[in-house]
Amino acid sequence: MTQANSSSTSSYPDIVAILPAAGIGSRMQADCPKQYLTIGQQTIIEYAIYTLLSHTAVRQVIVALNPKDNTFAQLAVARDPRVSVVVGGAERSDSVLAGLTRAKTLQADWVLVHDAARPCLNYGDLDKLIQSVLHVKQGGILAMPVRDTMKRAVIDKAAIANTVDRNGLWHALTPQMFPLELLFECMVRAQQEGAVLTDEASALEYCGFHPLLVPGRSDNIKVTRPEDLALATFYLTHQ
Ligand SMILES: Nc1ccn([C@@H]2O[C@H](COP(=O)(O)OP(=O)(O)OP(=O)(O)O)[C@@H](O)[C@H]2O)c(=O)n1
Ligand SMILES: C[C@](O)(CO)[C@H](O)COP(=O)(O)O
Repeated sequence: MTQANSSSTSSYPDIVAILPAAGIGSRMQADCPKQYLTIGQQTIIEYAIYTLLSHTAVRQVIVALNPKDNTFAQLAVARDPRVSVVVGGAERSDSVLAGLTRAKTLQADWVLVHDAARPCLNYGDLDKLIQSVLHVKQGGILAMPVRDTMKRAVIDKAAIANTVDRNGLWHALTPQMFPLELLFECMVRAQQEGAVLTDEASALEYCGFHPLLVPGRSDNIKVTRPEDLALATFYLTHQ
């Protein structure tokens, strides 16, 4: 397993961002994939991309699209020379792996994965993640400590089985940032061995690493259900 070399000759890391955007947004129940819903003058995906590109350490954004996507190419952001596209896969992890395969050809040191469905990413949080993780070989993620009492349900019933101790429980957010080669190797091994990967840190954990938890803002929501659009709109118009 490649031990990442987090040292970088430049003062800033050389980062390529991967934006998994090949989902169909079924839970959103919208008439288009949720990443193309508009808030003000931009689509959700454009907010995510422009925030990533606003950081000088992010060299390029690789967008993993659904094979049937004919919307992205119509957006102005698609013509930005720092943006390229790959074909995503059946699962989010397949889409991320497609992006990683492209990123390897760019020979970047670091890769940062951010959901296209998270338009409210704050620049300060992005910079905090980059600055924090730059010195941690096993990478790290933006995350938020759990605030509510957590319950585990009785299997297949809307009834409480037990209360889960919330101490030490965090919501995983994105971006998630790792040494490129390390993330690629961990994701390939985890997938080959049948691990379920709902985020990139899961692959590192599967391979025995302990990525850093970087406290992030609670307004970095993933637009998932219909009611999330109004909340994202509020956050984006009140930043
Ligand atoms: N095969 C997939 C599935 C999801 N994603 C992306 O991963 C991010 C987070 O996934 P999620 O919120 O689950 O999006 P969807 O899969 O589109 O939503 P749903 O599960 O409601 O269909 C989104 O930006 C989505 O486009 C992806 O690139 N490839
Ligand atoms: C990556 C993620 O946003 C971290 O919380 C989450 O795992 C994505 O899950 P989804 O089911 O693909 O939305």
